[in-house]
Amino acid sequence: MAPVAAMTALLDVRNLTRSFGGIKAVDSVNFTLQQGEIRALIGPNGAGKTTFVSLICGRVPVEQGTILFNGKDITRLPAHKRVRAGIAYTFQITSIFANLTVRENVELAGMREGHDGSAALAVLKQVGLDHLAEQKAGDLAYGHQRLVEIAMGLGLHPRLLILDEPTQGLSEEEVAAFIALIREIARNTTVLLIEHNMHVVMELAQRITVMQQGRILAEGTPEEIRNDADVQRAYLGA
Ligand SMILES: Nc1ncnc2c1ncn2[C@@H]1O[C@H](COP(=O)(O)OP(=O)(O)OP(=O)(O)O)[C@@H](O)[C@H]1O
Repeated sequence: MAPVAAMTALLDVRNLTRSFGGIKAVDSVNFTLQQGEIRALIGPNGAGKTTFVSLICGRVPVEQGTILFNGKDITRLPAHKRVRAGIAYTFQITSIFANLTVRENVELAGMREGHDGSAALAVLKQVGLDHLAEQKAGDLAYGHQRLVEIAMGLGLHPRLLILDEPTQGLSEEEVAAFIALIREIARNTTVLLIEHNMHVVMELAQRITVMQQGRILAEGTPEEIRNDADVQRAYLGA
């Protein structure tokens, strides 16, 4: 039988470490994402999830370890160059300009990275906000503002979209729409999702990575993670 060609991982993180004072927020983490995956990153508060994705997108400098994106070493690359390489990150805390329109926010996010902004409307259509394009972003309901953030990330046409607690504060209906949206996005984009809502995690993720105290406690399919005794102790039972 012919050997199957080894797939180059989209993201390959080796031995990644970052401390704050005496605390190892991320401690010797190895992590691989394949192209086209939807991966959920879960774990208790303070586990290191936000620090981990901040290292990947360049908001926090790496102390030790390497990050390969699409086979290229990006460990020391500044954040804006990582965006250009195809990594988009939407923040936990709302990052939109309240006085600009929805369309202007998406255009601005794209322009900062050298896009012309012409795709803004298409992206807004994808997230279901095209009818609100000319509204002031600050006047939108909270759930819609979260969608604007996702549109701002998508406007960068990333290969990897990182979402940090995107469903926080959304209504049940909005969460259902979000799940459908991510499935749609994942047809062309790899998605890494920090998420506390276990329903969303189990619905969306092909694989789940569980962090605890800066380390990876477990990794597997939703079923494997659901049945993992360590995970139940550390997280699900809590
Ligand atoms: N800028 C910082 N300065 C000092 N300590 C920090 C900083 N950022 C994170 N930490 C610490 O690193 C650890 C990991 O925090 P992090 O925010 O990455 O966890 P998390 O898993 O994202 O938590 P949550 O689910 O609450 O967002 C915590 O102990 C936190 O207090």
